[in-house]
Amino acid sequence: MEYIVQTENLSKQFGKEQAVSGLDLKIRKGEIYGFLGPNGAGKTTTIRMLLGLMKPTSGKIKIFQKDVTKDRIKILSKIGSLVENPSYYPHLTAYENLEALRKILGVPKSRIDEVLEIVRLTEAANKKVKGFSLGMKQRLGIAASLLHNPELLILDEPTNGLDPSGIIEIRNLIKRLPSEYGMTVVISSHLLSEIDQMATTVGIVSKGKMIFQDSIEAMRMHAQPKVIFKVNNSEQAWRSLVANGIKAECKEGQIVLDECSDEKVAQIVQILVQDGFSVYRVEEEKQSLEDIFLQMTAGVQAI
Ligand SMILES: Nc1ncnc2c1ncn2[C@@H]1O[C@H](COP(=O)(O)OP(=O)(O)OP(=O)(O)O)[C@@H](O)[C@H]1O
Repeated sequence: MEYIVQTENLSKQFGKEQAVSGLDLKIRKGEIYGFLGPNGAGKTTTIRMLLGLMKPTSGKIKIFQKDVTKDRIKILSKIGSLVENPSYYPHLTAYENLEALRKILGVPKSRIDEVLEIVRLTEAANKKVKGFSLGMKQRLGIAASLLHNPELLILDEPTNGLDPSGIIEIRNLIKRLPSEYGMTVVISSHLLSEIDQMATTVGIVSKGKMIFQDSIEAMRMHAQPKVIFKVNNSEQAWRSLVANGIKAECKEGQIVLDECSDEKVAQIVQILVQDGFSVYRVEEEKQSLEDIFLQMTAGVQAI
């Protein structure tokens, strides 16, 4: 399998603190890789190491199948990135800001119109950046990172601070990049809900360690459905089940079981009816992806 980004045992220590610990990132071409983890998990530190902005304490990084310590300049010339809030000249227009950067990069002038079109800022091209919304500023930042037509785009929390419509704008933009421009995108976030509709693969880090790395579908498979029993007199009904050796919880007037086969459901209903309770409903409740993410990062155990 060819990986665009591959790290081996990547680690970073700050004094006594292990910010990144033995990370094996595997990112394939054309993917939208959601790099997820709570605040302080080590995402920014990892991204900084990928971009050569920080030296790893140990471990290897290969990007485009090449060792970053050997081909640094060549590798970086094919990466676009947005780390932290981009800075602009507020009194200049979007076009003028991009023009200033274009001159440094030495790319053709036509590229400015192309990137403005990609991020849907063509109509705002001649407006001063100081009047831009946060979402527009983020899109301009992405436009700037696309100027040199990179093969790999790395975005560190690009939706941070955006309102829901700003998040949707960024999501729609990122979703188009692999299919329309053949790019591979790495996007970090501390909220799964922000990226679950665009990432094809997720890597979840917690306390510097990778605890899950696979497709979103594979992550959904970890969802354990709960079975909920709605009965009369739930507290007493729950005691009756516990007395019969059934492990269950009584929450908000309902009896909740984490794992429950059909046979067990039948057994529980039988016990409840025998003991004189009325069973109104038996429902299955699927865990949301966000619940799974929170569960994974709370436990900090690899699965
Ligand atoms: N330059 C530094 N010096 C010392 N400690 C640092 C430095 N940079 C990061 N850390 C520490 O390393 C840990 C990981 O931080 P990092 O910023 O990589 O996490 P993160 O997942 O990106 O979180 P956030 O979403 O809050 O940025 C944190 O405990 C942080 O305090």
